[in-house]
Amino acid sequence: MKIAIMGAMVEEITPLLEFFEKYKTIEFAKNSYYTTSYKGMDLVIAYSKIGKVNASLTASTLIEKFGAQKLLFSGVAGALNPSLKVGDLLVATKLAQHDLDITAFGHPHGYVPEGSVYVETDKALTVLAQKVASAQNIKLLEGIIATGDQFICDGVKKEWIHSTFNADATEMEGASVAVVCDALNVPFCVLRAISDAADMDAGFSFDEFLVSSAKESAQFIIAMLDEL
Ligand SMILES: Nc1ncnc2c(CN3C[C@H](CSc4cnccn4)[C@@H](O)C3)c[nH]c12
Repeated sequence: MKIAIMGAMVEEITPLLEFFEKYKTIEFAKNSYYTTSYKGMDLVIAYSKIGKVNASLTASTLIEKFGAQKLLFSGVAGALNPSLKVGDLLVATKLAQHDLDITAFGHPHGYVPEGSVYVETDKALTVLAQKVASAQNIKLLEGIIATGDQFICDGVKKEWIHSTFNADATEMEGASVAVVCDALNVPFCVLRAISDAADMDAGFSFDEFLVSSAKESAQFIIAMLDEL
């Protein structure tokens, strides 16, 4: 079984590379892919760089070039749900693109013809994540993620995304990964640890908690590998 583990920023995969210690590096399409093995599984790890386009390229490459049969995304996110605090873990049940807008033609936000507003994640991986959370006595929220090519640091935008998509968190890559994995029939999950509240203080909070929250997410992903 070949498993891809993906992040967007180098800080989101550094805890993984440190854990696996030995890995090969393959350069492709202006990105680095790290291959290793773990408990009989082949792993390929990469960070896409920020944003939906970069995430789409990396997810596609992980599957089409490296043959990933499952894809686990690990990273951080901004909270939209007021019950989510810095360090809390969220596993996405479905994801939408909050900045996809052809409402001029009567379509809902996040929708384009022949598509859907939401892409659902793999239910078996969500169940597995909850099994790991229970075993480790970790609170893991299942929720909706809204993705867009914007760092959200404004209460008005935050509330619009929250209410329009009933989203619990926002980030800049997950829905792209969802579209790619769904189209290529690869089971995937998106796990995010909260780094900020997507409000006027988001930039400061993000800078303070990126590393610690990224580590929380990465450690949880490693625990999921033990159950795969
Ligand atoms: N409030 C928020 N809104 C949108 N996305 C997020 C995230 C998740 N990631 C972090 C990073 C922010 S941009 C970036 C650019 N330069 C340096 C660091 N981050 C981008 O990959 C999305 C955490 N909080 C978010």
